[in-house]
Amino acid sequence: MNGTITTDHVAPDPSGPADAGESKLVVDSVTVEYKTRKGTVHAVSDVSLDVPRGSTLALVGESGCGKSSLGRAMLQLPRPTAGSVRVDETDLTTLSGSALKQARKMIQMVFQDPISSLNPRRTVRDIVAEGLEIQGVEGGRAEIRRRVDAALESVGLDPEHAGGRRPSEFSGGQCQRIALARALVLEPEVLVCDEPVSALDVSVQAQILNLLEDMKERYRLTMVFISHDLSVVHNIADQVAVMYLGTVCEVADTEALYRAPAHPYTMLLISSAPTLGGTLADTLGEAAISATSSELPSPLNPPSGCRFRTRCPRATELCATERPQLVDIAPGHKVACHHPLEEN
Ligand SMILES: Nc1ncnc2c1ncn2[C@@H]1O[C@H](COP(=O)(O)OP(=O)(O)OP(=O)(O)O)[C@@H](O)[C@H]1O
Repeated sequence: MNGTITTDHVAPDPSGPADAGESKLVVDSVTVEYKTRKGTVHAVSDVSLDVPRGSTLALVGESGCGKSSLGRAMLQLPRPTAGSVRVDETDLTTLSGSALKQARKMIQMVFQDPISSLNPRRTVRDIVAEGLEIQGVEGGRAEIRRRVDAALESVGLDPEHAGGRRPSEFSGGQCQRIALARALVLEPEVLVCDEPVSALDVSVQAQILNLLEDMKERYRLTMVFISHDLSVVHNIADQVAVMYLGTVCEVADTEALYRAPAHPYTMLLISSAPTLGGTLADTLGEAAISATSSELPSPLNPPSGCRFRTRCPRATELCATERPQLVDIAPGHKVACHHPLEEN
């Protein structure tokens, strides 16, 4: 297997260079709630994000903080409880039926567990073709076959060898390549990757991350990369949004976030992120902090004010009464904290 890219099926973005800087994906005041027998789960609460065309935004935070719920809400899977999601000028939250089906081509998702995300009874070609069949393609079956084979080649799979086989005959890394081909065959402009490497062996993770990078550059994809691991997103994200219990507590360009985190929770995450050369906290020296409690409050009943206050060593009364807003502290750097850390 190799990562050679041979496809020509995805049209280049006609609207200009990848670094044009205008918004491609805008998430505006999105809330996701689940009604359960125990009460309402506040999975995502009033989150706004802006992802420039051709860039990668990483969404990071502990398990259960709402990353997947937010990622799925971007695709209307399901539609968020409140708020809007726009790709260019198209507000996906106002669409339904065939209009939503058509618009879904623009935004695709790759899931964490590649093996269970693929239908075990279908062949690889059928799996990759499914989206095209739902959408309908001019040129019929021959064109679908051509595009499916090109997509498989683009992710480093030989269509003749792989096309007729079933997912169980492939490794986790190869299944993630199939899942990526299934997303790319629709020529999306935005790709949401939900923990795309965390179920894979460490040795395979780098290959899939490199492949994602190749695909992103080649097709000028705008990417949302969901991960619980700050050390994974370090090299691939342009911007990082840190989530805690359904809210975004800090968003910054990657370099600024790692060099000078302003939210105590971001500092806590960085302090505990394993990297190749020790911990990122080493580079931050004594500024690293520890949480006052390791217990994550329940999203059924999140704390008043700042949701991190029950674990925050800097919390005051103000934090219990007033929810901190996400405000600019430097160009491209926003934090939601009443007592942010000073730049060190
Ligand atoms: N369909 C659902 N019904 C009820 N609660 C849900 C549902 N999906 C997610 N949740 C809850 O919503 C909260 C956010 O979950 P979500 O999966 O979005 O977080 P996450 O940060 O992606 O976590 P993980 O990395 O573990 O998937 C969690 O408390 C979770 O248990």
